[in-house]
Amino acid sequence: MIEGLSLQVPTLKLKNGETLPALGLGTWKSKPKDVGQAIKDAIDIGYRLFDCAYIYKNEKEIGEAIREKIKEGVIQRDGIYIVNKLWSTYHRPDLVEPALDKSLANMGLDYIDLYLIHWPMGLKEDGSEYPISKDARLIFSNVDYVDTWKAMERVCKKGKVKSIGLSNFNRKQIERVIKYAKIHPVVVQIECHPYLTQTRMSEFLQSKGIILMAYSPLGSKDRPWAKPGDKELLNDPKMHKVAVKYNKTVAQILLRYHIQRGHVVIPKSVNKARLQENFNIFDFELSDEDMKAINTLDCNIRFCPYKEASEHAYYPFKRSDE
Ligand SMILES: NC(=O)C1=CN([C@@H]2O[C@H](COP(=O)(O)OP(=O)(O)OC[C@H]3O[C@@H](n4cnc5c(N)ncnc54)[C@H](OP(=O)(O)O)[C@@H]3O)[C@@H](O)[C@H]2O)C=CC1
Ligand SMILES: O=C1CO[C@H](CO)[C@@H](O)[C@@H]1O
Repeated sequence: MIEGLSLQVPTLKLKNGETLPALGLGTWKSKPKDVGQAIKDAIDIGYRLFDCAYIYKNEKEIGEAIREKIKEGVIQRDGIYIVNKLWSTYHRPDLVEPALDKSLANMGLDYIDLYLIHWPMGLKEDGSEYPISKDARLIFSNVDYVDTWKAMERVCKKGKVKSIGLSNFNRKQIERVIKYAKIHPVVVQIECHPYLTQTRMSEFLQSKGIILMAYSPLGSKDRPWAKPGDKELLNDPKMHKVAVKYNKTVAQILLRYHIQRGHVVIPKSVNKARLQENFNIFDFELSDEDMKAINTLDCNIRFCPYKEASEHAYYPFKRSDE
């Protein structure tokens, strides 16, 4: 999979010829007041891929920090890779381009490298981001994600995004998009870590020439719905044992695990020391035996199940569809 050791971030080639770094920075839950500094620190450390989304409500601050670093001459626009995601209230085909335009304006950019449909389920277009009924339920829309995909293809053809992909889609849904696609999805972003190894999905995506981008790789301990007593990847005793063996931290093992599986991995941090720690994963290699041992931790735990939308016809995580 990876040949030899290199202290550089490896790059992966997409089906459409574009390349992207195998390690990037997540930005969900990064507060607007913190995210600018985190982006600047990350760029100084060497991060070049940034995973963003309209719904994270911090696009403006991320864009400002990136433009500042471009102005300083530290990076150029074509030397960084920006991922962004279409939110569920903009699935109606006529809303896709305006939604993208809004993200571009928020970030102060004229193109996005990779634009993903954030979830397969649409939500009612009522001007809010989480439309809620009087009985406190999410209000769904029935827009077919294939129609949304066709609108994604149109913005790609216009050059406003270089590549398009999916997030949180299950295998059947991905196959259905591929069946109707004129522009093939090049990346699928899903939750993936040793408690949810996604072994079959990873193999399926590889067979289709699609890159798996792994989210919540450290167990997303700052997710708003975390409860005391929830299992914590970073405190897993077996992971701790592997970390001691390699003289690395558990976080570094959790990230290296994806590099060796040929995934892109996008840990989130707003702390400079942890940004640096998460970047220092290119000077060692996990043995096949340890990779296998890590895979035995698989227990189907999802840190981001989005259960509020589980009644939607396109909810992706019904056991029978995966
Ligand atoms: N497409 C989708 O639906 C989703 C996409 N994502 C994307 O994936 C990214 C990463 O996933 P996310 O859910 O944020 O969670 P992560 O698994 O990346 O974990 C983030 C948490 O780990 C902490 N952390 C970071 N580095 C270390 C370290 N070395 N040691 C100990 N703790 C550490 C962070 O704190 P601190 O910041 O203080 O360092 C934060 O609390 C998101 O930010 C987002 O960009 C995530 C969920 C859903
Ligand atoms: O990326 C994400 C982070 O959190 C959101 C919830 O507010 C999720 O919908 C989404 O998957």
